[in-house]
Amino acid sequence: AVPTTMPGLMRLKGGSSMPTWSDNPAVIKLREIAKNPYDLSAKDAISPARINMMQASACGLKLLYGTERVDEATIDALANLAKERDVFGKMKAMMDGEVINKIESYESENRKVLHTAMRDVFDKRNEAPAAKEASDLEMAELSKLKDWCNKLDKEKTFTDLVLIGIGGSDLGPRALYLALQGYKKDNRRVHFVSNVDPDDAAMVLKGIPDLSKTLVLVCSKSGGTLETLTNEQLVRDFFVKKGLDPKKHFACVTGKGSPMDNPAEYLISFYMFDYIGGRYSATSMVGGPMLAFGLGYQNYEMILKGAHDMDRNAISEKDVRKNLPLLLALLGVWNRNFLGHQTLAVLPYSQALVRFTAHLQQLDMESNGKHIDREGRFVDYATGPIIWGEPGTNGQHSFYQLIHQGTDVVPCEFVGFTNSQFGMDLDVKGTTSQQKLNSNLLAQSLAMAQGHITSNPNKCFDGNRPNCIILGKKLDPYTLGALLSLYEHKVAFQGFLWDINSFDQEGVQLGKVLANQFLDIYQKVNKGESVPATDNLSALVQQMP
Ligand SMILES: O=P(O)(O)OC[C@H]1O[C@](O)(CO)[C@@H](O)[C@@H]1O
Repeated sequence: AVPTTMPGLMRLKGGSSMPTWSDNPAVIKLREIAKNPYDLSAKDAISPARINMMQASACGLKLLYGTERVDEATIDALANLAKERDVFGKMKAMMDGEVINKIESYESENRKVLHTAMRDVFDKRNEAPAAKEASDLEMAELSKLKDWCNKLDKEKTFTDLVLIGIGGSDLGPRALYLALQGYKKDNRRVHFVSNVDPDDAAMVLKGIPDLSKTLVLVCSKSGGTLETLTNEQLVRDFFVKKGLDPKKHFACVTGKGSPMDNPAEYLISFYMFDYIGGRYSATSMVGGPMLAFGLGYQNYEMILKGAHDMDRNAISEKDVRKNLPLLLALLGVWNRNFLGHQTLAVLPYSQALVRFTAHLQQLDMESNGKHIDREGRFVDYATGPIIWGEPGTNGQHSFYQLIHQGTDVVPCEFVGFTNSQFGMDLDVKGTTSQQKLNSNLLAQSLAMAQGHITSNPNKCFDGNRPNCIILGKKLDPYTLGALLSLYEHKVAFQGFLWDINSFDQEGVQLGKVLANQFLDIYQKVNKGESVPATDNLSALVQQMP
């Protein structure tokens, strides 16, 4: 349990427009229900009627939640919680471009949060002035991108692209690119360099077939991230050593006015804006140029369309039983705050989603790993869970033992598709590989929920291990866009429920400051100056073998 007052810290402020968590009638009701939650392991607890009823669909995705520890009364109470915490008011404020990335009365980013405007470029656009201005700006970037793609297609000068970026400038775009290999353009390859470990860049550069046909896309919203700037220099140096002019190969994506906003240094510069958070930037120009290069502009547009349609579901569908992101968010809050589970495994039964959970780790944990509310008060309830996972069935042969019989309960979200992406499948012993994959997904979900009791304790499965399943027909660009947006809004809704600011990331700053202090010490060492171990930092540096 999270302590009411964090050790060594004081409650800083009082007086909030939002009732405190424990005072919310829905919280009181949910705590009561949680004393005796729905028993999935009871005989006939999971019936065909329950499976049919506990599902919701939107944008080609279906959410099955009959294997969560909820009944209709629980869902009603969760719906009340959503109302009491005003999640739709907050979502509208976000999509309309109100300044919601802030902590009241304290120094904070004070920004709008408008990633939804990046894909609000189709019909029925949001006419709120800030949202409209943002989507107009993005339409200009998209038209620049489309022209650039046409030019690249015509000239056929480049076959490979190296994306240099880290965090939000790498994880989401990389996860999407890897997820759509069945839609890759012929004779195009994308490579990624993110870690400041020099072996990362070295390995990628070694694998490039023809450097003279290679574009480098440097991607950094701030234009000041140590890892990205260092890797850019390293790769520029490599081009120069191979007799190539970096100006003919390097393009960039950055924030307007950032230190990297220097068009003379690049073939072309694309822009993102301060109201696009890194982890929400996959559908801005952070993802656009790389995805359009590797998959084609039309496929990138389909990703945007899927994401946009899910945005509409999140804001327009007021029935929680039909609003996929809100339903997923509420089930997560039920597991986290009322059943007390600390982690969440996201388990895609799709090899294409191999980096999707890694993207969700940043999206969810950087957004909701917060210990104060929007008014600067330390919270006395749990916020974001620890996110982890690997594609099935590989995970089954690794960590599922703990999920089934360990002493901690790990709620799971399974993701699966009826059809494979490449359509290269074979009937072996009467079933296809895809059916074998999906049989495993369904089996795991049911085994976790209902369990199996025998007289041999070693072979006992308690059951009541909550999980849900997200299903689609096929992982195509539209469906992937919808899935991305589903999770973005799940995270935002949870932040709204907890009344925290899901859009800043102050928690990563302290480590960055200390790393720079260590770099000062390394500089002295490199200059041959002595570094006596008179402080912790120098003492630690001297421990390096
Ligand atoms: O795009 P940038 O400015 O290089 O930042 C990269 C990443 O660094 C972070 O600020 C965290 O270190 C992320 O939020 C962000 O996605």
